[in-house]
Amino acid sequence: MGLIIKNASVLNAAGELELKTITIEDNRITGIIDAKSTVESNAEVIDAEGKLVAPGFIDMHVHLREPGFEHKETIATGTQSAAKGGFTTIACMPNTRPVIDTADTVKLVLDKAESEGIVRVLPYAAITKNELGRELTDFASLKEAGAIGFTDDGVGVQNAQMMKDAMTLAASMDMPVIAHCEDESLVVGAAVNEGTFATKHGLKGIPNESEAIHVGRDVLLAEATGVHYHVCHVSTEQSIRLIRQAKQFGVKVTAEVCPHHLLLSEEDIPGLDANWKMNPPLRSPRDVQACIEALEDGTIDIVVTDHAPHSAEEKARGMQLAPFGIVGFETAFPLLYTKFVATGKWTLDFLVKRMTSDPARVFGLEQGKLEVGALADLTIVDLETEQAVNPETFLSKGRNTPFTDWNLKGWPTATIVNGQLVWSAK
Ligand SMILES: NC(=O)N[C@@H](CC(=O)O)C(=O)O
Ligand SMILES: [Zn+2]
Ligand SMILES: [Zn+2]
Repeated sequence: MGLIIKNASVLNAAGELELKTITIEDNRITGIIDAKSTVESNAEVIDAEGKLVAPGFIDMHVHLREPGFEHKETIATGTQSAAKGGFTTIACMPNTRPVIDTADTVKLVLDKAESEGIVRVLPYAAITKNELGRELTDFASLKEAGAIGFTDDGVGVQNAQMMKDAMTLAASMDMPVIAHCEDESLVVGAAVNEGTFATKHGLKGIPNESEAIHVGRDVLLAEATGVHYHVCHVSTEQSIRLIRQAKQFGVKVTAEVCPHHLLLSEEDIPGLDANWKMNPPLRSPRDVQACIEALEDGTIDIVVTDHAPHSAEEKARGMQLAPFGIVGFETAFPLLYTKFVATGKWTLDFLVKRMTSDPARVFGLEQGKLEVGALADLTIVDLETEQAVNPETFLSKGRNTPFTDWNLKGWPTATIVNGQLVWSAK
């Protein structure tokens, strides 16, 4: 049968848009030809007139909540939400219940993703059993089962020797260690950034050092062990300084940043509304600027959402008691497109690369390319139509976003995974 995408605006090697016809057979791109040439075929045709066709977006940091927290999200709803956001490959975190810390749980997630998911799901496995920081998991069997890396996301690995052992073992099997950087002794009882908002509301704050101390420790351990070390959700200028220096010294360190840490600071938080509560917290405007510059100069490699759905009831517990986290799939591209590309700060090519070929490069994935022979994972995006963020329309079970009512452009309209249309706006 096959699939043909007509009138596709495609980014070329020079980062400019060109009008093409894309042909797909089975799960591969078979042709990217001049839009004027005619193709004889009985294939299904999608007309992408006026729209961007990009490699499917890749999100290397997401929470699907299954198994164990199905009231927040499931693999079915999470992958639907991802598809609606234009994501075709997502890497899910192991802080589920049970934690993804055994081969059986890795397989369970992969099986569910296969039967109920609509985009590709790559599972991470935990560094320590139950993410308790006490005992390493069985890295070999987790890799064998299909885990793509090790992380205790949700918490930091507090013990340096434990982290060093994890890195030594991961390096020996050519696997990355992905770190949620947080020193627990510095954040007891804290819910928001240590700064203006915390002071105003009499809340205990999360200091920048709680993140950067782990980054500093871990780049030294990465240097000593030779592991590929990837820093989760970077939010502070101090962490960035340490990553930048480590990269200069040839340490195999990579890093990610979330849209909210590029777009919001603690000064934007309207009040004690837990839809503005996430970990790491919204920092100072100075940190936001440092994150933007670090992504621009390559110190930070990729954009991830850290899609972290929670129920309305959980989020209603208030700033101090509600769980940390906001949803991200369905707003990520429109937010960054509207605020950085449409304003002329970044090129479209720059943003697309940070969400496609760069995550693929960092994690050694075959995805992230739009070329003949590549996997047919594609995202079609309307760059013109403005629409307000309405959480009621999310396919995610989570409605916890600080971006409600933001007027944005750059909305995905169709998502193709493995040559199949898995989601479309109509
Ligand atoms: N980012 C968050 O605020 N929350 C994440 C955990 C995490 O990413 O550390 C979650 O699982 O809810
Ligand atoms: Zn985290
Ligand atoms: Zn996370």
